[in-house]
Amino acid sequence: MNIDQSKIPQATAKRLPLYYRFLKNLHASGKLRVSSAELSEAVKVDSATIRRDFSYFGALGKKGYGYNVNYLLSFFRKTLDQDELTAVTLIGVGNLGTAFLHYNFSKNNNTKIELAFDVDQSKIGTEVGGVSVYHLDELEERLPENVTVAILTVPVGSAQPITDRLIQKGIKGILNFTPARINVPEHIRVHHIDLAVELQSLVYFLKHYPSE
Ligand SMILES: NC(=O)c1ccc[n+]([C@@H]2O[C@H](COP(=O)([O-])OP(=O)(O)OC[C@H]3O[C@@H](n4cnc5c(N)ncnc54)[C@H](O)[C@@H]3O)[C@@H](O)[C@H]2O)c1
Repeated sequence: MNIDQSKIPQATAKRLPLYYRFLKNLHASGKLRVSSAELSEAVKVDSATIRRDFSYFGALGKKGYGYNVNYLLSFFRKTLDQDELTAVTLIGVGNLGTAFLHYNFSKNNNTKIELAFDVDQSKIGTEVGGVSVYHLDELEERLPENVTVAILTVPVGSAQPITDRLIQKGIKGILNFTPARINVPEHIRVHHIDLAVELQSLVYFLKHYPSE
């Protein structure tokens, strides 16, 4: 089935990796089908939302049968480009950056941090989690063309100038962990992850919706 991916709402698209990870585990354990209730329990998304999400890509669950795991998996693989490796760079090998380099996301899907940049001389020329660290001055020269995504874990003040340079070099997506609200042209995608806001929001929900 051919699906126009631009028709999939962004909120749905954001949940796809979550579904994908769970379905891969199901597949590995030999399960052929799954109900929206089972999925809901596992990924903590309500089953009505799951049914709506899945209907966008033509997966219509059958009553008493559920969803075909293989069909869903092949769809997710195509949609999330899991067969292609997405090369990532990380800027700022400090506390947070070092943790990401050690984690490197290859266990979950086909994204990999290929190289990292910093300005601290004690880190330049080292490898962290198997990833080489270069000086930021060498960004233009070192960043390969196939690297399309950057993770920003630098101090807040450096975020915008580094972003501008990354975009000049052809980066298309930025995962921004700094508190800076960076400005980018329309064709660049920024996902901003503010852990303090996430924590505050969790505390807010616990206070105001304690029974949910
Ligand atoms: N540590 C956390 O738990 C945490 C949580 C949420 C957000 N953040 C945000 O993430 C960012 C990084 O935090 P951290 O705790 O890892 O800080 P850190 O000080 O440990 O690391 C920052 C790293 O960036 C490098 N750096 C400084 N200027 C640079 C530049 N111009 N180019 C390249 N590298 C440069 C430093 O040498 C250092 O290695 C900060 O903006 C912080 O607000 C951190």
